[in-house]
This record gives sequence, structure tokens and C-alpha cells, in this order.
Amino acid sequence: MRYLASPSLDIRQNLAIETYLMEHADLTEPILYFYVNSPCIIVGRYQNVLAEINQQYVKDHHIILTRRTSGGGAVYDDLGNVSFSFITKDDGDAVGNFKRFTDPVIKALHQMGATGAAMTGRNDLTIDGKKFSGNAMHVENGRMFSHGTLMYDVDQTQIEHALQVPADKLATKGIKSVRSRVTNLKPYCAPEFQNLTIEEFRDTLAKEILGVSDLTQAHHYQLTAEDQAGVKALADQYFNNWDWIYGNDPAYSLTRRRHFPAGTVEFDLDVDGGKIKAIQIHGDFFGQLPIEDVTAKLTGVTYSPAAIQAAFDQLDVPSYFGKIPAADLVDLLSKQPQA
Ligand SMILES: Nc1ncnc2c1ncn2[C@@H]1O[C@H](COP(=O)(O)OC(=O)CCCC[C@@H]2CCSS2)[C@@H](O)[C@H]1O
Repeated sequence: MRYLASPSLDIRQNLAIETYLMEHADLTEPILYFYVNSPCIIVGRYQNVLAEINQQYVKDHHIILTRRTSGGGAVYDDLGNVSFSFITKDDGDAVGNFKRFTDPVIKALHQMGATGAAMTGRNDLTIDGKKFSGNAMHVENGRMFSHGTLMYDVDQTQIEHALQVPADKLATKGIKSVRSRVTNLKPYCAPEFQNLTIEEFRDTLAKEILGVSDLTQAHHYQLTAEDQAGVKALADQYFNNWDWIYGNDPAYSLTRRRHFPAGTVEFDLDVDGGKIKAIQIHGDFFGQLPIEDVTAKLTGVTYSPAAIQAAFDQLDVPSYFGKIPAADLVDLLSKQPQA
């Protein structure tokens, strides 16, 4: 097995490396790939972002949001988490067989004193009845990866806040996350493994899994300049791309209503592929021009604050909405409501 620990702390870069290796590396030997991410949320391939995250909290705390290519739910990572990935050929026997990829990790954790660590359910690793690892897979053209998180010392209050969705009238299909009680591994490890840096935790796991006493003995995968160029292209195309992150949301409908001193406004929206497919506007605002001009301008617009702002910039808002300021309308239309 070859080994790579990502030099990056950016989830978008790290997922791009993983996909690049799956698509292009010589997988005669599988690759064990580890990565650590600065605070981020990773939603599953078939999820609706709005239904999974607290957008305002995520924005205020500068948490990176991205979408991965594997299925399953939304997870939060920070510098207290290590993700592992087994990148390999799909021999026809691997799909859905999480155990095959999680067993070596469980064994390594047992060596570190976390003897209660086990696989429970279909894809969760737990200890003491609490989850510390979520796992997912992606298969493509006879190649695949199986990846999972490992919470060593994650800020759990961030998980609660960032993945708590404000009550909202959001009607959507799409995969819902399975919220669990979570725990960090750190307190379950033997004393000598309780004060590791995240890199030391990662390296200890890697040594156990690879069966070497020193990582210089491991067979390393070296990212070449050509690899780096391919990685950048994938990050641009997918993990760092608005269209990939939001445009994959399953279709959804949502209502946004607010009472302003000058009257009440309600927007009823149908969003598909990240774009406003239909919009109705109701309210007791007093404008001079027919509101159909506004609905026409907003139909087909990308459902993002910037695109909505741009559409409103082209409208003479007082003529349509009386005394309600444009900034308030943009805010109402584009911001996720609070519970
Ligand atoms: N970092 C982390 N690790 C483990 N569990 C978590 C984490 N963050 C949140 N959660 C809990 O899991 C559920 C979601 O569980 P659910 O089962 O819905 O989804 C998953 O587990 C997906 C795992 C994807 C792993 C990839 C590996 C590399 S990049 S992301 C969430 O509501 C929380 O309760």
C-alpha cells in the first residue's frame, strides 16, 4: 500500500487530490490517503444544502462549505479531525463493504487504547454508543475510494450549531443526514495518546495501518507537478465551484415572509439546479408598477445573494415595493431564516 498525507488543510483541495488519485493514479497498489481540514462542512452528493446547514452561522464563522462526490449525510470537520481514505481498484467486492476499509482503522485505534471502538450500523464507527466516524464511498470506472472522518479533538459545539437547520418552510427531496450523538476519541485513548497534535495522531494511525515503525519506511505517493495541475482543475470544476456545490441541490420550494413597517412581503420560490424556476410575490406593499416585472426579472436567476442583488440592481424598487428598501428585499429573499 502506498501512503500520502495531504500537505493542504483546505477541504476543497483535499477532495480534489482524492478524486485525482482515484481517476489517475496507478492503483496496482491501493493508496492510503490522510487529510486534515480547517473548519468545513461537507455535504453528501445528493443533499440539499439549505436543509442541512445553518447558513448564517456557517457564514459568520467562516466555515468552508463544499459538496463531495460520495453519498450520505453532512459532517463538520476542523483541525481536530483526521479523514482517511482507501483509494483502490473496485474488485467488485468492495462496494458497500465498509468493514473492509474500516477494520484496519479500528485495529489501529485499539492499539492506541481505544479498545471499545467498533463498527456499528452500516457506516458509523462508534465508541461507548457514540459516533466518532462517518464513512462514505465513491465508485467510478472500476476504481473507488472509501473515506471516513475520525474525530480526535473536534469542537463539538460547532457541529451542533453549524449543522442545526433553522425551522423553515422548505419542501425538498434529497438525502437527509442521520444526526447522532458524537464523541471525540482523545479521552478514550491510552494516556500516552491523549495529548497528540493532530499530525501525531494521524502519523500514529498511519504507522499502525502500514505496519511500519517509522513513516520514512513507508512507500510514499509523491504528487508531481502534473498531478498538482490536475488537482487544481478538479477543485475548480467541483469542490470550489458554486455550480457543483449548490447546483446539485435537489429541487425545492420555499417561502420567505417578513413584516416591514411599510407592509408585509412574501416570496414563494421554486428552486431547481440552484436557479429560481418560479417565483410568486405577495404582499401589501404599494407600488406603481406591476409586480410581474419583478417576477420576470428574478425567474431563471441563480439562487445566490450576489445574483439576487444583481437582479434587484436592475429594478427601480420603490416603483414596485413602495417604501420597502431594496436591501431588505434582497436580504429577505436570499437569507436563510432563523428559527
Ligand atoms: N466529523 C464528524 N465525524 C463523525 N460524525 C460527525 C462529524 N460531523 C458530524 N457528525 C455527525 O454525523 C451526522 C451525519 O451522519 P450521516 O450518516 O448522515 O453522514 C455521514 O456520516 C457522512 C460521512 C462522510 C465522510 C466523508 C469523509 C471524508 S470527507 S466527508 C451529523 O448529523 C453529526 O451527528
